[in-house]
Amino acid sequence: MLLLWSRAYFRIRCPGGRSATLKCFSTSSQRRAPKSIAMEDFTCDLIRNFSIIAHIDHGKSTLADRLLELTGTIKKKEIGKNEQVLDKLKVERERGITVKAQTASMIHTFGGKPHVLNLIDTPGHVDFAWEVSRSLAACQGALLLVDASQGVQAQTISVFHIAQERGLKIIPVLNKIDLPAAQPERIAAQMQSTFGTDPDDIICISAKTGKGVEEVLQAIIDRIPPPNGMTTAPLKAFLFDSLYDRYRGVISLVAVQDGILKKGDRIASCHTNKKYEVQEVGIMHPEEIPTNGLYPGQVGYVACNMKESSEAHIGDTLHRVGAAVDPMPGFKPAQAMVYAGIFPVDTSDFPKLEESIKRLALTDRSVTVQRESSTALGQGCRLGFLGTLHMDVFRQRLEDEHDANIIVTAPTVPYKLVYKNKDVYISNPTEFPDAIDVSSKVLEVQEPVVKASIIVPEDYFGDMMDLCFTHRAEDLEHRYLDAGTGTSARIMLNCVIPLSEIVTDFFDQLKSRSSGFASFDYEEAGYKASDLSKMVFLLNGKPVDALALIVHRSHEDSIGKEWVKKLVKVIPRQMFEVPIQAAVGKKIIARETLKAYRADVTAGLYGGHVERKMKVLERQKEGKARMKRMGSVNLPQEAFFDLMSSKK
Ligand SMILES: Nc1nc2c(ncn2[C@@H]2O[C@H](COP(=O)(O)OP(=O)(O)OP(=O)(O)O)[C@@H](O)[C@H]2O)c(=O)[nH]1
Repeated sequence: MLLLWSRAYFRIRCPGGRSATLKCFSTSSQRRAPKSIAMEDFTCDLIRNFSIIAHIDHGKSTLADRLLELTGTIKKKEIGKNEQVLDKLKVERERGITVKAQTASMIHTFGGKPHVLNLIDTPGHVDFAWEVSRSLAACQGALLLVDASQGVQAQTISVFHIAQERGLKIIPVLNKIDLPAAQPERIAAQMQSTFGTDPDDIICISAKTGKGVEEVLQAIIDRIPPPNGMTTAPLKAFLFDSLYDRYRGVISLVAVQDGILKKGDRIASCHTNKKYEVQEVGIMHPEEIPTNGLYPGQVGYVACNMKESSEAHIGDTLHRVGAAVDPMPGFKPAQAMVYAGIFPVDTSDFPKLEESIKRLALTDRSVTVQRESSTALGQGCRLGFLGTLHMDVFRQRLEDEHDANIIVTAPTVPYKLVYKNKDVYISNPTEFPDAIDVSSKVLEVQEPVVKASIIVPEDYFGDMMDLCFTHRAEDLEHRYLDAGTGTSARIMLNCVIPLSEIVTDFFDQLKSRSSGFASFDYEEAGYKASDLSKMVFLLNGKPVDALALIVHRSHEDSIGKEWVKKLVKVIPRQMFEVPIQAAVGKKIIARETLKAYRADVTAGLYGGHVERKMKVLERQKEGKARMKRMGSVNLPQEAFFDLMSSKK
């Protein structure tokens, strides 16, 4: 039985002039939050678990909002113009991107029967592909959303393949048909040639105006298979996400496969074998609403006094204590692709910064944290991220949500040093040997590479080839995606490229050199031997550890020159001349000289005592030479900050 629900009837115009009457559940949560929802009436045939997958900005969050409105889960006026309900983080709203996948359960009536539709939102940016595969693990179907003006993009292809590999029912949806530049027929043909989609299966919508969205709701019911599970079988719940609540600890999001999960149950994790007592279960509606239980096929949250976020292992199976089950297949854990050091601008702020990083990491399971100390920057943390956007988002969240004042060092990828009997992975340039020779005993240095795909209009193909070559791409191949000429014909370019090349300026250059028309996606492709070395920067002959970089031989000159130029701009002048050098091993690659700050020691000398003036100047010179011999150059935190932010 449903408690505290009221029905409302909406008359909706469908595309093509049809109209339909839908019974929508307008929850009394709009007036007052329901205390509890009984879930046992929602048997598997009344449940659909789905996700929306698309290239970045093709309108997933906007469509999610329309679905939530149409099912009465949220009120229309609750949404600001560009504020998406599922994009809860400030950084998501500011940047208009989804970073953290959210789950929302909607209750809607079809054919006179209330159904539960569980929407598991997915982020669009390539950095967050892991979140996409995690979300899809809890679904039976996916809406494949394509922008009707932009067409199929690189990530449309990759998310399509992830969904297909998982055996999900895919519903093709063309969005933004309200745009003057929309070309639904052409893009439908593109989807047919790329994915084998039957054009008759495609639903054309405008998530912005709501046109066609009702048809999407109907298709979710008609085309996506319901989950299957048995109430009488032992409890098996798949843990696919977790949240952190300051008061209740870790809250796990689960998809119940078999059995019933209820308050007071004693449950255990297949992964850690730890046991817990269930304190509360419920659904995300879209805020947490407690329910009397979670039944087979249902998706919801469980609070069971987990203290550490590491206890909620993504991909884990939860079962009842004493009724062990075979764990469900999990999936590949998130792997850090980019590492950077994070240090406080004021070194005494480290304890506060470390606490903030730990708290933020509780809400972002894909970040890895380790302590690090640097002679130049003091105590800090070395963090691993899924990509540079992920890194940037984490930095912004630290600043926004924790008021942190930080320095982020240059990003680096994990390199592999091959020794005779072991492989060592390093994520910090300071750990890299000064020279790769007999003394270091390193047989080979390898770097991570990715399989990249770029989709670009034919007119920009030459520029893209050039971009790939300058970033050390190999195995280039291309094929035409659709017929036409100039900007209407599009080419898909595939290549293997070192990950370190794409964590720097690759993405910005891709966008600027293709006037924003190129889309890009990549997947890991293992490690490859590479000619790499450590570059250090010397100030007055002394190396600054936090500035060390790992560079490819072919980029040594350009990177060395670029960095010493930057350094000479940000370091404050000293009383003596400071050589700033970039060195690889014993070889100096580039040099700039920071001029001395010249105090006017002769200011107090009046008249024409030239010899006296010369003598004073001579003494100043000697003093400076002495200072230079003894003196180390302080690179203030502010200079570091300027240096690191000047790269963006
Ligand atoms: N004209 C028009 N604009 C739309 C439509 N749907 C979405 N948009 C706009 O497209 C932009 C991106 O929409 P989002 O819903 O944030 O896209 P997203 O796919 O969720 O983006 P990520 O979360 O970053 O992956 C926003 O400015 C929306 O207002 C539509 O049907 N028509």
